[in-house]
Amino acid sequence: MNDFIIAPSILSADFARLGEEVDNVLEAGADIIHFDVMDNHYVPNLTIGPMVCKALRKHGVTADIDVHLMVKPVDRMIGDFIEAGASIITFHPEASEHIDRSLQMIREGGCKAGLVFNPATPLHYLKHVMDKVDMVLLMSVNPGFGGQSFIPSTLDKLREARALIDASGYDIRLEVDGGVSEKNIAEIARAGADTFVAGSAIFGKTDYKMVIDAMRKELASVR
Ligand SMILES: O=C(CO)[C@@H](O)[C@H](O)COP(=O)(O)O
Repeated sequence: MNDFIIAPSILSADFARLGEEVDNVLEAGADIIHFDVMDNHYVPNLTIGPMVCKALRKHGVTADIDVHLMVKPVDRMIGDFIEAGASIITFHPEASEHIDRSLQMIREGGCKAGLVFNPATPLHYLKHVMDKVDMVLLMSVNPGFGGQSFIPSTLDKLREARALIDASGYDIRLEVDGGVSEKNIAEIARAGADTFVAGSAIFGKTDYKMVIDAMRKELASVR
């Protein structure tokens, strides 16, 4: 994997041509695919489930699929997504009754596990599970919809999360999601993120390669 990972969110893709959209964005230089699962209960929107993940694998997608569960409860969906071919599964701590158990279920299923923090959710949920987490995802918008503006206080939270991760000594990726574009990606990377979800900034343009190249150019100025 690259040091910096670009993860297009297919929430902003054309769902009528999803396989083709995923092929195109990977060909344009994306590293992994970000897959948003919303249940109209934990978040006010309804999207896609394990059948679509399975269909992407059947279509021939071999890149990592980074499944962000915005569902409550989470545990049943974990098994279904492991079976459907997910590579990484992240969930919101406040949506699980037993955070440690949910993380273990994900790893035991052969996937990487992560916790997701909404803008107002404190990072203290991490304290006792650092050894069971492969990814920390900070939402830089309130979850539910693409196309929202980046919440600036996320930069301080990223610095806080980066310090916790570095102090832990574990190999944990720090992902950010919401309002990320080629205009702010360098500043976000400087605050400590290494994995960048971008939906509308990529799928809202016709030339995906141009946007991803522009993001990489910005990131090259950081490290
Ligand atoms: O999970 C979510 C929103 O809940 C995100 O993954 C969005 O899909 C990001 O979209 P942009 O803000 O990049 O348009």
